[in-house]
Amino acid sequence: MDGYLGIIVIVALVAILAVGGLWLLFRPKAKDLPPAPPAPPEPKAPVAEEPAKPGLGEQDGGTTTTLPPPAPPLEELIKAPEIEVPPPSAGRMVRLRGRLARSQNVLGRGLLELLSRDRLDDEVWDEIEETLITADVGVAPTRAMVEELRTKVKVLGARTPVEVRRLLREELLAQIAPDLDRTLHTRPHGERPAVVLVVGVNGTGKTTTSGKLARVLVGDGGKVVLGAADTFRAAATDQLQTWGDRVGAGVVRGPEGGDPASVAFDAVAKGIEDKADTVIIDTAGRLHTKTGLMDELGKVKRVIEKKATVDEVLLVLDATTGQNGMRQAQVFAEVVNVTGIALTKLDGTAKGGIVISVQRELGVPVKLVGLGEGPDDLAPFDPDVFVDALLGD
Ligand SMILES: Nc1nc2c(ncn2[C@@H]2O[C@H](COP(=O)(O)OP(=O)(O)OP(=O)(O)O)[C@@H](O)[C@H]2O)c(=O)[nH]1
Repeated sequence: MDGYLGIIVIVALVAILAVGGLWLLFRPKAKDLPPAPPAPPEPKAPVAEEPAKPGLGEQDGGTTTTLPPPAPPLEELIKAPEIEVPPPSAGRMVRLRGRLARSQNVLGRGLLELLSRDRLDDEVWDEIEETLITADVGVAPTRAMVEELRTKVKVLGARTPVEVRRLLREELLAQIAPDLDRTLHTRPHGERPAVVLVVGVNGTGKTTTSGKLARVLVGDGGKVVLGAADTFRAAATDQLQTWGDRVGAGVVRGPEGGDPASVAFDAVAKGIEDKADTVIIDTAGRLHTKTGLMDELGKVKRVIEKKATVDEVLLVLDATTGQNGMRQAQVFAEVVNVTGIALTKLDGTAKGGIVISVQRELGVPVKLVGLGEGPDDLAPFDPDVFVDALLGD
């Protein structure tokens, strides 16, 4: 019985080994397995937080993707505009004297030539008068000048070229009134900035002068805020923004067609907040009706005066427009209390005599002169340099 049991156990063992060996031989291979379900995609990190590196590929489901070149850093894209440091204004008119000498030859040199003639008869005096009138000196100042010159020439008798030059220089200077106070009031009052209101007819160079003046003041070490209260013309606002950006002056602007007084108010508020020295306000000053102009500028002024004082009302006048420009200037002078004149485009006209007539007719000094289109071509007016430029060295 025991013998049978041993045989059964051995047979069972052989059978188990045989089945195991067969299984090893015929077991299913890996390639026959069904594919594994795809893994859920990894959530992608936001680009800004994990910028891709140049040239790096990405393994994704067994395929290689080449990434586009990375965007440059944001700071490089939004480059801060370079702030310019304009030159100081002192001696600027001397440097720009050449511009006057070129355009004012007829007036200065013409008068010198006439006065140097041996015989000064009525015909020559008529020519002298005509030269002065043509140069926009104005009728009344011309008469006064001719009268004075006639008397002095009589007293002098024979004239050397040096004497003629001295005589004419004295007379022109007297007409320009060198003793007038031409100080531009741009210094702050304690916590409050000075306010300069720039008025004038469109196209005279008002916006350009506001921008150039900002450069003058920044060049002289001041801090400036510009108010684009010429809301009538969108381009004027953009123009002013560019001027401000170039020298790092803040620009306050309003919506196109918005209320100029509200822009002026905000500009003064910003000037106070930023501790600026000067706030320059470029106004629209449309001359459709005198009452309209009076209302607009009057409101701008009243609103500014809620926060500060208007220290300077600068009337911009285009020197090339002659008597027509003078008439428009008079309307402005009747509407606001003009405290100074900025005479632009003096480089492009032979009519420098307008300096004399405008001061006389408006009773206000020329404080600034525009002598070109360049950003630093606005100079504090210096009567001596002006007359010397007219007469040549
Ligand atoms: N040659 C010369 N050109 C000047 C001078 N001042 C201004 N201009 C030019 O005159 C043109 C008119 O100037 P703007 O400043 O746009 O005139 P605006 O009075 O502000 O005109 P609106 O913005 O319409 O009110 C521009 O081309 C200026 O470059 C100057 O002194 N000399």
